[in-house]
Amino acid sequence: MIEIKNLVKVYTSKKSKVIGVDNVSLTINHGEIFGIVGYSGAGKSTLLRCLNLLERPTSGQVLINGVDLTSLNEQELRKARLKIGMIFQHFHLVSSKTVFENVAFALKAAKKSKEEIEKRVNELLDMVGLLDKRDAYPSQLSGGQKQRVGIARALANDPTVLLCDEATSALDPSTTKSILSLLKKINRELGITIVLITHEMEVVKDICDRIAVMQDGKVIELGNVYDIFTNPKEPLTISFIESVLQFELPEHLLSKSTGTIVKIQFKGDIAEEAVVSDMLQSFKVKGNILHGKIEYIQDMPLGIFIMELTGDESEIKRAIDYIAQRTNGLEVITSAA
Ligand SMILES: Nc1ncnc2c1ncn2[C@@H]1O[C@H](COP(=O)(O)OP(=O)(O)OP(=O)(O)O)[C@@H](O)[C@H]1O
Repeated sequence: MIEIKNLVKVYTSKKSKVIGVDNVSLTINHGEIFGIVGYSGAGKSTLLRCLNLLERPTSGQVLINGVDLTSLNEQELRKARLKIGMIFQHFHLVSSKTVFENVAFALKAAKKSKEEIEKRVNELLDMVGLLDKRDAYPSQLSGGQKQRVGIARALANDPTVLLCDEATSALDPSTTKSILSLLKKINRELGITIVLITHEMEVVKDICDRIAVMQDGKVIELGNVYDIFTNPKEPLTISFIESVLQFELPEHLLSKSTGTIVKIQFKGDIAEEAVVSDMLQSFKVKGNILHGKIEYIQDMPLGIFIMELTGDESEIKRAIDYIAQRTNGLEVITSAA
């Protein structure tokens, strides 16, 4: 478990004082995948780097499995850091060393024997699917392969926590997917707690259990990913969610419409019920689906549909009331009345 208590990080120079993290308290549970989201400058990197004291907090505490890192001396901290792996956006591999040597480096730091290193590096490269690239140099690898080496290196000393600093931001969408599924596998099979920072909601949607949204150094919203996606509260969170669940209707469709356009949200089991066809059978209205999709978040469905309803005004109103009662949200975008 990671406990962050009243964490503050202020960068002070002769001319200015910048608050990177502004009094953040969070608990990240053992074995979860926790995402920290926010725009550039929100304080995500600073907060992440405080978790292994790459940045020393100005005040506050970071406890990992009950041990307060801020109270450790240099030697104790070095030892504690071996149990906190980290991967980076730009991989940070040593270009003059082979894949094997890059991973072995982390084990040498932990003073492992040559035999142990040989065995462990092979195990790790097998796990990340790169045994055949053992003797290659970083320049001979794709971005995704480089990140796999980064992951193998981060896991070398059996960490309990893996910190991911925009780990997929430099990768294309399909490579991102494969790295995210590797991280998910590591989390599920090895029970490692993963903390990742990202500005991409797609990443969060795919693998996180819970997220914190940051703005101006503060956590402004915190919760389970499904709850945040289905019921975001803060304007910034709403705009992040919209970036994934985009439903911009072309202007000509809106201006041409003679009916009432509604946006309907279905959560959980309701997404699989025949609410719309029941409504069309029960009321004298016509329904024309203009847009719609069902996303799966944490394996639970979230459906969003935009429909145009035409017919008698009072029937439309009754149909809308009916849908509103049976679903999780209904918004009238334009009304014919
Ligand atoms: N070493 C530093 N010296 C001075 N100010 C810093 C330093 N590092 C970060 N900051 C400032 O702290 C604030 C938070 O920055 P941080 O890098 O943590 O944000 P972020 O959300 O990770 O953004 P990005 O994704 O762009 O890195 C910003 O105002 C930034 O300018």
